[in-house]
Amino acid sequence: MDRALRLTNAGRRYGFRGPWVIRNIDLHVTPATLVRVEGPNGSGKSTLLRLLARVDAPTEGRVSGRPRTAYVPERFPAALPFTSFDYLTHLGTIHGLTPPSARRAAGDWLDRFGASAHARTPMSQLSKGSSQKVAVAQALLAEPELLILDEAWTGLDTEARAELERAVAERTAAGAAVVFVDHDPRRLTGTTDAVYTVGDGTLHRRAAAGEGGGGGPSVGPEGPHTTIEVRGPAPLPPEAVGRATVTEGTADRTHRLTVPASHSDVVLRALLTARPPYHVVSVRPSDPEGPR
Ligand SMILES: Nc1ncnc2c1ncn2[C@@H]1O[C@H](COP(=O)(O)OP(=O)(O)OP(=O)(O)O)[C@@H](O)[C@H]1O
Repeated sequence: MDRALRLTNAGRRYGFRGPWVIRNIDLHVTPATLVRVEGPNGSGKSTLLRLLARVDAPTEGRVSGRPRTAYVPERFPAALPFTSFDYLTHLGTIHGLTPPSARRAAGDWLDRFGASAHARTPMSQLSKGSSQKVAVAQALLAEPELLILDEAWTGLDTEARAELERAVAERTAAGAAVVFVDHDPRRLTGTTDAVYTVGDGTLHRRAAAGEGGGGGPSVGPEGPHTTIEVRGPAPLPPEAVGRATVTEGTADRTHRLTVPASHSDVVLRALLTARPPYHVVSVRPSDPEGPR
């Protein structure tokens, strides 16, 4: 069974003979890619994402492929009769986790997003920001093969926004596809593999900043970067090199990698779990004026 999702000549309109919102959409969402969808207000971005998440069906055309999918909708239904922890645990078991694994994943994700203090708070009493953390956690806890994020960063605090960027990098590193809409044009810039614009009812592909062919995740020069210096043998693990915008070998088996900040955790993990593991000499924000 093909696990990559594909839209073939898909179209959606609402109501009986309503105007077509999107039409003639052909899109193949391949594993291990990060895809941005952009377009003016009301152009049909959320409509497209709902088709990709399979929470809505096209009026014409086809959706094929059955990746394990998780979706953060633009508006999360927060007034659910659960506490945050019980809701996440419940969803974890629906996604196939055993009850102990679901409880562990629920606790871990609340912790990662700085929402542990609200674990026992009824969902209906959460602030908008905390409720958004639960919305994001519910999508991440089952390690989906396809993650659909509709303005998922909106309402999150600075730390949680950065954590979500890290979680996205982890998913693509693990081979998942991530499709996102975000009003901030700098979101995940430099690590996006493809950008599609919804306009005039259809989808146009434009070159992503990091696109250069060659397979694997592509990275570009924009956005905050981190410089990681490690000591160990050459060649460096492909997982680390593939995410770097610059790699330099220096004397004494020391290597310097410049990577998008949102990918630094993934690169560090690849280096630390290599056999033998690399010794990390330093990790610091890159000089924005320096070479990339
Ligand atoms: N369930 C629905 N029933 C009727 N019309 C809908 C429905 N959902 C969306 N629409 C209409 O479809 C069009 C596209 O809406 P959609 O939310 O997909 O656009 P969008 O690009 O995500 O917008 P925004 O940037 O404002 O979130 C709009 O005209 C909207 O009113």
